[in-house]
Amino acid sequence: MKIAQFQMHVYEEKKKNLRQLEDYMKRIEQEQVDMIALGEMFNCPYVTQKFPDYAEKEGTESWEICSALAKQYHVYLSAGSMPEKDEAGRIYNTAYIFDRKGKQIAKHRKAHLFDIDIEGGQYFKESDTLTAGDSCTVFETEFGKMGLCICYDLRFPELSRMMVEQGARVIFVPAAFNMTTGPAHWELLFRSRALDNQCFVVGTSDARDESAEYVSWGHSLLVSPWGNIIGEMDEKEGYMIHEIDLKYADKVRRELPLLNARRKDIYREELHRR
Ligand SMILES: NC(=O)CC(=O)C(=O)O
Repeated sequence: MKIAQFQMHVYEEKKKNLRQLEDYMKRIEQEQVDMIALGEMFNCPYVTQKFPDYAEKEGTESWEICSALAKQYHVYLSAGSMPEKDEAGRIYNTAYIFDRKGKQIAKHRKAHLFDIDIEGGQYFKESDTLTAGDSCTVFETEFGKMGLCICYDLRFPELSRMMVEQGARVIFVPAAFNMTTGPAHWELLFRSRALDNQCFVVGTSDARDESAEYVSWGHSLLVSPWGNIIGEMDEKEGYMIHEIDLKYADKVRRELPLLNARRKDIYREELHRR
């Protein structure tokens, strides 16, 4: 399975972001990739107060363009995330997956909202404008089952573990760490989730823009079930392409059978309460 990760610049103008996606897809057409992954909020600046203005209902402009591009280029598209508005006017940070025919086969609303306040570092409060989703998302492809979550969700190991329990051997993570948490945790976190779940983890960021209100760390990466970094970008815009074999996850799980060796019988809080 050949995966392309697009680490794109995020422009103020939504249509420019969508045109950029089309340009990138055109640029790699000859590579015949199977799946393309985008970063968190790829069509909208990562600024809490802007999410309501950019939010769209499922099935409208950004969604339609992503679906049409997936169909036109005959690829699976992990359409990053984008602000989504529901019927009641609530806004979510939502990731969609489209198949080669442009059909939506998965949807994940960020379940853990990114509310942090680090002294001398990054402040962010998604809950000012966003509502949290409440699902664990896996989807079926011709290559096998995969999971999907968004950025901060990956910090909560229970969610990835549930995807893996449901059969995922790859987890897609549209993300946008920042200049405080990026250098401290980005690689460590992606490698940890890959290692403890013995699966591929595909982390795709937006490119760094020093003039933006929220400065993304960049460094899109792809980690193997052994915990190795197969590929990692720097902070600049561009793309990378890698080929993975999902059977490698089975091999690692067979040789180092962590998932089978778990002691679920003792991981029960009530047994250890004093
Ligand atoms: N952007 C996020 O949701 C998360 C993040 O930047 C971090 O966990 O650090």
